[in-house]
Amino acid sequence: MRYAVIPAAGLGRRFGGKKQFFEINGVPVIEYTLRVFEKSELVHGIVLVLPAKDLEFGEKLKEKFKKIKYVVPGGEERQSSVFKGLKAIENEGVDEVLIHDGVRPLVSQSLVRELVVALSDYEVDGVIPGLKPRDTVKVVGAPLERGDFFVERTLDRDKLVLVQTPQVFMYEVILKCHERAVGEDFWATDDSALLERYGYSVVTIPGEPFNIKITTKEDVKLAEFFLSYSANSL
Ligand SMILES: Nc1ccn([C@@H]2O[C@H](COP(=O)(O)OP(=O)(O)OP(=O)(O)O)[C@@H](O)[C@H]2O)c(=O)n1
Ligand SMILES: C[C@](O)(CO)[C@H](O)COP(=O)(O)O
Repeated sequence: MRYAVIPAAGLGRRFGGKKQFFEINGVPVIEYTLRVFEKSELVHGIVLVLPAKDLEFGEKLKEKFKKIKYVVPGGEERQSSVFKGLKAIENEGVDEVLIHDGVRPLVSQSLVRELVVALSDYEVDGVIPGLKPRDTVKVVGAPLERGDFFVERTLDRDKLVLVQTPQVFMYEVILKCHERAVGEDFWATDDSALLERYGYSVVTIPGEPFNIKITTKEDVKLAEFFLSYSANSL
């Protein structure tokens, strides 16, 4: 059995508000995201993680998205929200879990499928989507007064990947990694970093350029444009 855990409990500080509820063409961002997992025959249940104050909204979403089995309150950090989502399905007999940012509404059915297939083909513990950087990437030093930086060095971009979600994992492995990370007070910006830390295998496959994370207000314009060409807007 395969579940999707959708962390959507952030406060959207860089956006200026809870962007998961921001409406694009009259539909909240989180609904575009949920549509993809609701429609996917590869997903058997969904755990939606929301800010504690918005659980009622989550309960209403259950009427529209029948695969939502749990709506749980998030934590302070993305990582703690995901952990709470994972814990909610501890007794569901889940084998694999897709973890996907609620604010990436442009994820495609084909990416979900490719991740799931790769997890089984490679027989690894996790598979994540990533894009090769197209630009040159620099390491910078201390910030200057105006927010600019001195450049320190250039990275070998052939060894770099810009990582997206969904990330798919063997459920028992990712749950164990989250438990260990909490115990060690180790915090990461994505879930696969926990597998790397504890020596589990992770493979990256090509992500999708349109699969953007809505982080700031500028991203809404991009999302509007991409959604007008996407199956998610149907
Ligand atoms: N405590 C948190 C923080 C983030 N997220 C979720 O993780 C995803 C990616 O996080 P991000 O883009 O950083 O969202 P915010 O935390 O809301 O934004 P910011 O960092 O600007 O406050 C989002 O779907 C967000 O809702 C979460 O579930 N719980
Ligand atoms: C998980 C993630 O989307 C992968 O790129 C990203 O790390 C989330 O980062 P954020 O700082 O929570 O926006």
